[in-house]
Amino acid sequence: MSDFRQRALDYHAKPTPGKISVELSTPADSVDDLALAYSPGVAEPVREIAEDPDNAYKYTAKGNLVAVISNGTAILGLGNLGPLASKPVMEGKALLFKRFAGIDAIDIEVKHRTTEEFINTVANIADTFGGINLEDIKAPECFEIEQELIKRCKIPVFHDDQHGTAIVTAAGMLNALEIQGKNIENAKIVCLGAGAAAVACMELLIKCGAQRERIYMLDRKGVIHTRREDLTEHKSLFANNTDKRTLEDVMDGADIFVGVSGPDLLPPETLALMADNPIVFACSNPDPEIRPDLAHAVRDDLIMATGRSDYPNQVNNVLCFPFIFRGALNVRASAINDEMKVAAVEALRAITKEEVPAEVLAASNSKSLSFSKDYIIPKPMDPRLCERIASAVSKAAIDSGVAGI
Ligand SMILES: O=C([O-])CC(=O)C(=O)O
Ligand SMILES: [Mg+2]
Repeated sequence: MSDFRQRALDYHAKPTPGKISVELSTPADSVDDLALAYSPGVAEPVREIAEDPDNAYKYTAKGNLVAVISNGTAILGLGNLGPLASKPVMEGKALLFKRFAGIDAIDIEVKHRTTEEFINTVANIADTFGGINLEDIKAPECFEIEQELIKRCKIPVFHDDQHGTAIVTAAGMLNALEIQGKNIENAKIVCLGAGAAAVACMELLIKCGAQRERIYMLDRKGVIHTRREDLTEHKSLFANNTDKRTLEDVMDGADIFVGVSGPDLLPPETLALMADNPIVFACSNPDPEIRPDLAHAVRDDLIMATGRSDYPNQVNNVLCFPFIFRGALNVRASAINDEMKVAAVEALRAITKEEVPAEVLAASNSKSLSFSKDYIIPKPMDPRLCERIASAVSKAAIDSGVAGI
């Protein structure tokens, strides 16, 4: 067994199995403590909440509690491995919520037959939480699931793989374009993958100025074009009126490659076909569409990002979901809307251009980091992220009328 594989398994097995636990936030030592915490004292907040549901924010953990919910149908770039196998990832998201934003998060893995059954399960437990982070749910069901839950729940529901990934991608992409001296309006964009992250990333890039006609999206069958008859509703939004059919056809002269598909799907010869000063975001996790060392060997003029923390430029939704929820929970927002997403993009972009604190340099084993080809997006352990993104998101929630306090 490789050393890294064993270390990863040991990390999850020891000192106790898993990565999260529950801690008490009040004293529970004396008989008096127990009388307050439980019977008879607990009856008092029960009555208060029965009278006014908003009191749940005052007397329970609800307001700082997020559910990370998956059915395991699209676990990272690994595929449909079922709900239980997704548990380490969902516990991992809970770890990141707590570590980076002080949010208590609990993972919930749902076994279900129909999409409706999944939606009902989540809708029926939603009031327990201050927010719901949907994770690793495959397309196209994820679109209906998110839309329906947004309608049915009074708390923010956010499909991280769509919008978290899109927000970080847009921030990194706009910064990378600035460094490469290109503008998004003229960029020829190739998106390998047509799932949740692909659709959301391209829609957000379009909101930021990209031209829909200049986007070529590919699924397992090749380029999504107007003469295909097998397209789902979401794929057909990206059907391009083109006679190009393969990845090679569309990579010829492309400025941007976004990979949200699977490991090693971008051959180096195909990367070589891109325009001068290209931008390659190979974001499949854990293994990117092309390894950075291979990509750099083919092109010395590129900006390269992956979803991993062991290479420069980690374009991963961890840079978004803890902080956007922090901002939403702080003002008890009823939703996470486009205004809040754009505020997160702008905050991420701005932080990248500022001087990096010494503690971030130490934590990332770097002597220096400044806005450049190898630093287009902040590091996840940057303590400025929480405060800056959360306050920008809270302000956007207030300005757009979805804040509850
Ligand atoms: O977990 C990660 O590293 C990013 C993510 O959401 C995914 O790949 O599905
Ligand atoms: Mg995910």
